Amino acid sequence: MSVPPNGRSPVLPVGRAVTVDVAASSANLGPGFDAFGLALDWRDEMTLTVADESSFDLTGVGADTVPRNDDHLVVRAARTTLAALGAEVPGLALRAHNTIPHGSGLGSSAAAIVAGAAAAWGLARPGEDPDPEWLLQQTFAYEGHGDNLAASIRGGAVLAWNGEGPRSAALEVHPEVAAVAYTTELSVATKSARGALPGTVPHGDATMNLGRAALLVHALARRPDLLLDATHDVLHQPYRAEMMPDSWNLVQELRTRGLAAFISGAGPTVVALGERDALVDAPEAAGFTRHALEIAGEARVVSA
Ligand SMILES: Nc1ncnc2c1ncn2[C@@H]1O[C@H](COP(=O)(O)OP(=O)(O)O)[C@@H](O)[C@H]1O
Ligand SMILES: N[C@@H](CCOP(=O)(O)O)C(=O)O
Repeated sequence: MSVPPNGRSPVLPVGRAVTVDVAASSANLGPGFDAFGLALDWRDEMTLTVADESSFDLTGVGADTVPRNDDHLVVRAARTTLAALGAEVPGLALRAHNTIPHGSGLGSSAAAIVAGAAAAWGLARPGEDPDPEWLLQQTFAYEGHGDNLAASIRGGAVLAWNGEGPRSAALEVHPEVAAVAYTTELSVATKSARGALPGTVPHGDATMNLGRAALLVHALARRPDLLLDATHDVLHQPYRAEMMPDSWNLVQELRTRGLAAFISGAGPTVVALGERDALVDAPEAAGFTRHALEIAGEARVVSA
């Protein structure tokens, strides 16, 4: 994980600011548990300014619930990343407008962590493009979900894996592929959804998911018509179904109609992928709000 030093003074000037916007992400995409991630064009935007004292100006999702102190996820990630880059600040003023729902399976925590780390990079290395693999390694300590983190960092579709550390690679996505997300008021903490998973799985189930995950790489890039088969999963969604029965029923209903639907991340949002024209027929669902979404690009960092 080598990026520092850049030879400049470690103390950043008060008033230096960056604006970042970071996309939501859908992890797993059916069979690729903890491996596949897809950035969806639903963004949180924030400005981080070097200041004499810390302050918080928060609007949108979570404004009344997230901490307004150094425990705030964006600020924590920013501070750790600044330290890793050898930069020092007296305080940080955060202005954020959040739209990504929390605890919905759309990677809000990963987006917040990536936003903090990317903003820190922008403050410490103005004008330099962030190194995506360094950012992944830096943010992985906060949330061990490389699938969400890499998608928010790189944009598009990604594969994440662990070697000697967290790694990721960008995947090709067919230009006609888009998504529909069905959100619900229910909130499920990722930690509890992970607790619902068994310690071991049958060999046949593992074999099934392996084949479908491999097919998914091809279906995403070249054959969107194969996405329904390619998003079939038996390794995690059935075990989590009890925690989100309405979402699981919706997945079945959409799949019966031929739509490549799955639980997004740890749920309870449901996402269906497909060719843009085919998704126009994705039905409304009682108890859910339907959102047509494009695949998003990388985390953007702009000096303010
Ligand atoms: N923009 C944000 N700013 C501060 N904290 C955030 C932000 N987004 C998410 N979080 C924190 O992450 C939590 C949700 O994380 P998690 O349960 O992993 O669900 P998700 O699937 O949305 O990532 C929120 O309750 C909040 O504490
Ligand atoms: N692979 C993880 C992804 C969690 O995603 P989130 O958006 O629900 O935080 C899992 O399925 O647990």
